[in-house]
Amino acid sequence: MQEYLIAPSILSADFARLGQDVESVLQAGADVVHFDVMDNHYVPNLTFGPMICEALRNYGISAPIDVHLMVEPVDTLIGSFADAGADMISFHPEASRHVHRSIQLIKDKGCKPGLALNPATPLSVLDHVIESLHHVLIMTVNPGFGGQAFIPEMQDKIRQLRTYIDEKGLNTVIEVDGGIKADNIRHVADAGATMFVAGSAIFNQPDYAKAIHAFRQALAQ
Ligand SMILES: O=C(CO)[C@@H](O)[C@H](O)COP(=O)(O)O
Repeated sequence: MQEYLIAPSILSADFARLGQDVESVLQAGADVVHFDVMDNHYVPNLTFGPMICEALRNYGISAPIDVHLMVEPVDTLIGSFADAGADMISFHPEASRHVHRSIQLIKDKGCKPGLALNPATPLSVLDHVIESLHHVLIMTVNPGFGGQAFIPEMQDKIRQLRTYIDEKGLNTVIEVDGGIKADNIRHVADAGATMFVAGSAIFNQPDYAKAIHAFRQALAQ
């Protein structure tokens, strides 16, 4: 049976009580903590850095932490996030001068590398590097903010990526991020994604367990 991972984006969490909020969402059934790093340069918003990642680890969060770097440059932050407790690290190819080198840096630090593709970034950026990647993060909104609507054209992009990965005989994880809700997650899974980032659809709900259960129910159909 297909394993699906639910990764709440802490961009929509309560920053004033972040440790407790992350603990609650994991107790509610989430698999992975999605950690959105924004620098007000690569994207027009500013969030948090490796100190907050380390603070979550020190608080006792043991679930995998999936760091999504929306920063430029990339390489200077890879080591800090790996040391702070990241398990997965993705970055945008436009933000690295040497994509293969950045991937290698992530691997050298013992983390799982991913490339994050904006809606307008073609899948061809994966040529020559896909074999080195653990995951591809398909942005289904433009990066920078939570609470945006899923861009419908991304459905076909995910489908094309599934074909590309399968034809190469790889098991690269397809992660999707942006506008994921209980009423579209099944379609996105049908297109080929297996890891789902969701911020507002989980953290903006009064009952996290109910929100995650709705995702799992939709995925089980
Ligand atoms: O990386 C981003 C935005 O840049 C995402 O992780 C969003 O935070 C997802 O939020 P929702 O669309 O699920 O509210």
